[in-house]
Amino acid sequence: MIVKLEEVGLKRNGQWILQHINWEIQKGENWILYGLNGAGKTALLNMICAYYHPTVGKMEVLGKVFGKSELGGALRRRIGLVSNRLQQNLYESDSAFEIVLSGAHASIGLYESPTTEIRNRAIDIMQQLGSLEYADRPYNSLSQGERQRVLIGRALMLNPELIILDEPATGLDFLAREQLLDTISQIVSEDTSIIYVTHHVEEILPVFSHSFLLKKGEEFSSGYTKDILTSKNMSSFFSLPVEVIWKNERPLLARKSSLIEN
Ligand SMILES: Nc1ncnc2c1ncn2[C@@H]1O[C@H](COP(=O)(O)OP(=O)(O)OP(=O)(O)O)[C@@H](O)[C@H]1O
Repeated sequence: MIVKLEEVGLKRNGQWILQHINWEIQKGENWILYGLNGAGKTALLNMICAYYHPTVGKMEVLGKVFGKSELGGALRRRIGLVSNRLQQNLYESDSAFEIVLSGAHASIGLYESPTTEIRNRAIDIMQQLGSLEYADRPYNSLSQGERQRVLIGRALMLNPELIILDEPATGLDFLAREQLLDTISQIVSEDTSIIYVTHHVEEILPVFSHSFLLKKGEEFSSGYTKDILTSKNMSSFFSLPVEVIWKNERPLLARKSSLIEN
């Protein structure tokens, strides 16, 4: 079991941010975490990465039971987190290659000289992600799509059992988004589970067989993406009539025309 949450709730500053969360992720499953702004996605990710502890409920991540085992750093070394929030902590003048390398230490920046083995691993990863051509460029000179590839490369350095992609396509144009999604489908493997966080259904690739819908801090529905991403369920989720159109195994969301007439 990669993630197991049972009736988990999180209270911050006297307010319930998350409540009644039940979620199980099995090894090799790839999940979408979908929710609107303020739904609690970041709070949920922070709990999975052991930055926050649940106020109520039972929680287990990568076999570690919260409250029983020593968590934090050791657990986070097994999770590859790709988040725009992370960018704020990077030395942006470092080269793309150095940033990928720094993933081997699960730290920001490089304090020890990396072994040849680690350097070779970084090169292999960058090649796989198509980012080798800009390996020597400073991170802050890269486009948003290139930066995301570098952050994914960094997250892959420690062979994570769980990869969390927190809104990786934010700020990307259509072409850059699709290129990034192609890259993401390349990193899918049976040995790893991915959680892809988004507020855009258009980003949901067929490899994301499961989806968890979060609404106002509570689980709205979860299960197979095909069962969750239906016009009926999504209309109920938005409290607005919408149509989910499946095209080439990918969903698109459209407002029902009747709404415009109203
Ligand atoms: N430390 C805190 N104290 C009080 N409220 C908080 C705290 N952290 C988050 N919240 C509130 O909890 C709710 C969920 O926030 P969260 O950032 O997890 O949402 P999100 O789904 O990630 O949103 P977005 O898509 O906009 O990033 C928000 O209303 C937020 O203001």
